[in-house]
Amino acid sequence: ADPDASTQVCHLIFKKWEPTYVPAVALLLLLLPLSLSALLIPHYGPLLAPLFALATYHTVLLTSISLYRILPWHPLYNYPGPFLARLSKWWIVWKGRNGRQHFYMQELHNLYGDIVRIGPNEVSIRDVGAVEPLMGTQGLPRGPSAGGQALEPPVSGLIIIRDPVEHARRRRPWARAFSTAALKEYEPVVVKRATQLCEQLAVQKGSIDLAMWLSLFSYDVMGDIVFGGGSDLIVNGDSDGVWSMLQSASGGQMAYYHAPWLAHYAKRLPMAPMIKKLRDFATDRAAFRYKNGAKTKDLFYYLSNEDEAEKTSPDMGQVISEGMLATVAASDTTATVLGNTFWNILRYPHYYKRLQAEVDKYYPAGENAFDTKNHSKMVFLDAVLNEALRLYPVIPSGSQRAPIPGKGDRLVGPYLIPDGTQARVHFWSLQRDPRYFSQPETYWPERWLIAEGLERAPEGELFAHDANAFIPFSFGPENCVGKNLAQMEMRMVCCYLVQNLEFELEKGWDPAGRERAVEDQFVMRVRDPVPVVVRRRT
Ligand code: HEM
Repeated sequence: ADPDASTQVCHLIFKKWEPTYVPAVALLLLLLPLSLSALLIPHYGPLLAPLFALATYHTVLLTSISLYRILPWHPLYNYPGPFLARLSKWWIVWKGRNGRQHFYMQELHNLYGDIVRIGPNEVSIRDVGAVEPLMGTQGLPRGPSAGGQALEPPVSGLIIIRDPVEHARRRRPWARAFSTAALKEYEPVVVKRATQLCEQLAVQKGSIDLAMWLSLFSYDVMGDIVFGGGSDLIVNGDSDGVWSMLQSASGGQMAYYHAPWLAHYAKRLPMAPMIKKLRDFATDRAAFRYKNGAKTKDLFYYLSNEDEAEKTSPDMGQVISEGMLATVAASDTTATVLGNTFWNILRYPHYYKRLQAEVDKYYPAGENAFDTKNHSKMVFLDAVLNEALRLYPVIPSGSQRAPIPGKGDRLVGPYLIPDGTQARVHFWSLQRDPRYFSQPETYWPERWLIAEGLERAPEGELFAHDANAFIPFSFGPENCVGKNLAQMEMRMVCCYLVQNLEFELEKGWDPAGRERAVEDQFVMRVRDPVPVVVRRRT
């Protein structure tokens, strides 16, 4: 009954199994010390003994955990990083509050180098040589962080599945849904929504927030593609409140990524109502969709196995979870990239004019700007989008990977990632590293043309461009499954808007200030508007 021995046992149990089952945690953290207090009653009396036992037990436990984390026998001891990050994950949560994590991690890489210990058991990497070994087919599976989003752990969307075999199985219907043939089926959706958007923008008076309109657009597109309809934000506004709820609810999410175990206790924590509302919304849409059957081959058609490609169909809970994932993964991301692209080309109007000239070349007035046949030739269109994705990757801190628990340490390029620890490539820092991209902090679309040999680098410029360090959709078997859809949607809407409308930033608005509004909330959020004045092109 030595408190020292029992805290050691408790520490070992947490280290090995990370129990999340609430009764087991209560047993280890409350009942065990309270049972020890019986021994102390003769010394401190019945009131003080339990308090004393709890205080001693937790002090010894915390000291033991802290010592283990900072002393040389911790497997990540040799990796540099801030002292307090070695002690606790709450350090990075604190430094990243208000969406500042991307800036802090970049600072850490500048200070400590290509690999930094950002938590007791986690490292961040800024080295192009680690991309393939960490995330490629021979790399590591997903880490536990995304699990923080699942308040109901038994039913989880694709993005939180860690077992590579199960992940590959669950990804099959998604892959069918985004095959080249399936993408063709979604083109009419983009045509309909981009036309609506263009008509609405053309009749707005004075200055409007283009970022918001692009967000409504991508949300409507997503609704049509995932559930075959049901959202009409461009025309009717946010009547069910889901869009504004998604916009406002991102603060504080990072804590769940760094401490995914919180999800097991989070039913009453701030994010829970948002997730529940989103789940209710997805449940309603799914019920509607089940009832009405397939009118088009939407994502639901593949996810619920209406295409009968799999022997067994998933249950409704799983389809709803996937629908929720698609809702978030498809709308916020695409809208953010579109908003960031327009913000930057309008901020540097010669880029806007150049894009307009390219659009006019391939789609002069009267030509169908939705026809995707010219996309592969539109190098400047790709350049402005790629440059927005490079400077502002929508998952700035990257996606966590970890060795399969209990299967031993893994070597990632030159870095050893021990069993029980996690690693991520920090996209924001990698894509802004001067070794991989010249003038890395500048929005400079021409770099993509120079890299292709279509233009010459400026006189005296030692041009650096490493395409392997450009991974906004991530890399390997767990990368973004919606990449082709996102690219098709972004190219189509850009061509159509630029062909038909003339945009100008609101006079007097300082576009540089928007840099400070870029937040890393796992998915990037930019709270400032892009105020523009729009008119039809004559
Ligand atoms: C410009 C837009 C987008 C960007 C930059 C983007 C980026 C990403 C990134 C970085 C990941 C993490 C991958 C990893 O863990 O390695 C991801 C995952 C995912 N994205 Fe996207 N995404 C975009 C649009 C979309 C769209 C339109 C969809 C359609 C539904 C989508 C669906 C998904 C799904 C389902 C996953 C999980 C993939 C898996 O676990 O296998 N994304 N995305």
